[in-house]
Amino acid sequence: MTTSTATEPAVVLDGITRTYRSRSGTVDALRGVTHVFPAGTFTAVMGPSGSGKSTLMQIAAGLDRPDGGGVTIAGTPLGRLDRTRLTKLRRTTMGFVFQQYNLLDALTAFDNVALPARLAGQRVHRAAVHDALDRVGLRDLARRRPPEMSGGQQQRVAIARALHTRPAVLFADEPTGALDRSTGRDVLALLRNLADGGQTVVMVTHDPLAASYADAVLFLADGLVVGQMRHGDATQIAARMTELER
Ligand SMILES: Nc1ncnc2c1ncn2[C@@H]1O[C@H](COP(=O)(O)OP(=O)(O)OP(=O)(O)O)[C@@H](O)[C@H]1O
Repeated sequence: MTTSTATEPAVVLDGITRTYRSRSGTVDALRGVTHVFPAGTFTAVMGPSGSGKSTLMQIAAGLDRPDGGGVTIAGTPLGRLDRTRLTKLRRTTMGFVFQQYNLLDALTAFDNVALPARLAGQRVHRAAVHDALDRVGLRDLARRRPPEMSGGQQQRVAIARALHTRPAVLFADEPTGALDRSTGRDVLALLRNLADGGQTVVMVTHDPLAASYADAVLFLADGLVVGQMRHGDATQIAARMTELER
């Protein structure tokens, strides 16, 4: 069991800096980001295009290394891990959900959920797969293949796949970006529900309505945290975004 305890933050970002260097020059994508994501909370990360959201997500998830500062996930500092141990930690403590569901059409929902664990050489417990499908409300669709499902159902399978290993934190990058509004709302309600049940969710989004499902919104601009809003509604969040985009 890798779920963090109630007292231990799920993710700690401590003074994160990241500079991209290329032939065309350098970009300071993150210029000193410090933030604690408490366990069992749902946080939306917002900010204008180029503000550093994707970079933050990649670094928080150990997919990229910061130039300065450190990331701690469920009590483990990532900076001290070599690549193999980092990959292992990522598989066991983090789940990922993207805009495109990245499911395999030839496999049933059950096998899509089980696949990452199988690829990692782990023993797959049927009950755990069914439990993950149950948590996203797809208990009865375990034998369906993605082409026989709606976009919202496919995204639920992707969320079940991310939850299967009972990760300490679920990272979601525009999870409703490819869904219509009403289906998107179902997926957001599901993420809300998971957080209410103790799962930590970190979601990057451009959509103020999506962000309004979170407990808190973290606003980035120009590589820095420029504010937070707790329990904001979509109108308040949109107004803050308009200010930042000016
Ligand atoms: N691989 C890279 N090489 C060089 N610069 C990069 C690279 N990736 C991102 N950047 C730059 O770093 C800054 C932050 O980018 P990032 O993708 O994190 O922003 P974002 O807030 O996710 O943007 P968007 O909302 O448009 O997806 C931008 O100025 C971007 O151009």
